[in-house]
Amino acid sequence: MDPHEVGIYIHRYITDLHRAPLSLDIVHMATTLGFPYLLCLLCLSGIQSVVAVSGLTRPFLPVPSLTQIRDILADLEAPIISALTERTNLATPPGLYANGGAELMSYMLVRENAAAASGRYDYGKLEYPFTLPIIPPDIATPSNTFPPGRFHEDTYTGNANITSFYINSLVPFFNSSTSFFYHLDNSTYDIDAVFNLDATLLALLSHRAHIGKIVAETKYAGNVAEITKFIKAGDSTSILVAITNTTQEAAVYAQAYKATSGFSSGWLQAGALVPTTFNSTLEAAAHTLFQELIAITSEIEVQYLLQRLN
Ligand SMILES: O=C(O)C(=O)C[C@]1(C(=O)O)C=C[C@@H](O)C=C1
Repeated sequence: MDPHEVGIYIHRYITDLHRAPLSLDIVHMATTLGFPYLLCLLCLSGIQSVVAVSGLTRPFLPVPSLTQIRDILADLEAPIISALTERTNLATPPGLYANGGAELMSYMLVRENAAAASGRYDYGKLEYPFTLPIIPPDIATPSNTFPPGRFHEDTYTGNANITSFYINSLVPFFNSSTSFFYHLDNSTYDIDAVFNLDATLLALLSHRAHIGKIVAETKYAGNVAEITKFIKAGDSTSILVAITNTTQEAAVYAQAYKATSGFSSGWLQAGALVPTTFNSTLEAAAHTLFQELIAITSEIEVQYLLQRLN
């Protein structure tokens, strides 16, 4: 066991209060970790109660049914398209996303530090920061084997893929020369407004994509034998095939299209001075976005399952 795994094990040990007989775990840890580490763990157990009151415990989180999760995903489409519509309406200063979006990431770091302090990225929230480390994963122990249907935290986040997709594929759609934040001084750019919407959109995309973890858990619970075989073989291609549902993907595109035309016709019917290409730009951006979002969600599902039996 490498030091990282030991760290994870220690964290798991002191934060999991839903435990079966302690003696069982002690025997297991002694054989797995060796006696020096065991001694260390026993010392740490003294602060278990402190951890408990500080809210670091990891509850048993059963996942909802696939139908319920898909409804949740569907309900997240309108907020995503709404933020996308607002962002498309803001002019982008040239070079704003240079160096892989370094300036945007600095902006987000400040927000994410505040968000982390308020517990936004805690266990089971399905919110993962772009600029901070994520919470340690779960590791099954003899007293908690994580039965199918119970959420299992893994180490994967799709946020690097989301950032890269956002900057390279989505930002080019944000080519409006005028801004819908009206400025009396005739200025065009409002960097804080732009980054604020970027951060909102990125967080929404990330949350939606990481719900893939519970989609994966539900699918695992519904097909334990086959998926376990693929996990044990490390066969990511077969896992991807097992979790893919093209009929559902078509439904997602249709819903996204409906939301997009609703938002764009709202702007047009209101007589807003949108550029003539506004409608088609928004539709193209939404299509690209959902295509990539499904791919990133699927990858999160695959990575989650690959670690499911850890
Ligand atoms: O609904 C599912 O079954 C999912 O896995 C989610 C999702 C999506 O991102 O919307 C991803 C992959 C599937 O091919 C279909 C849809």
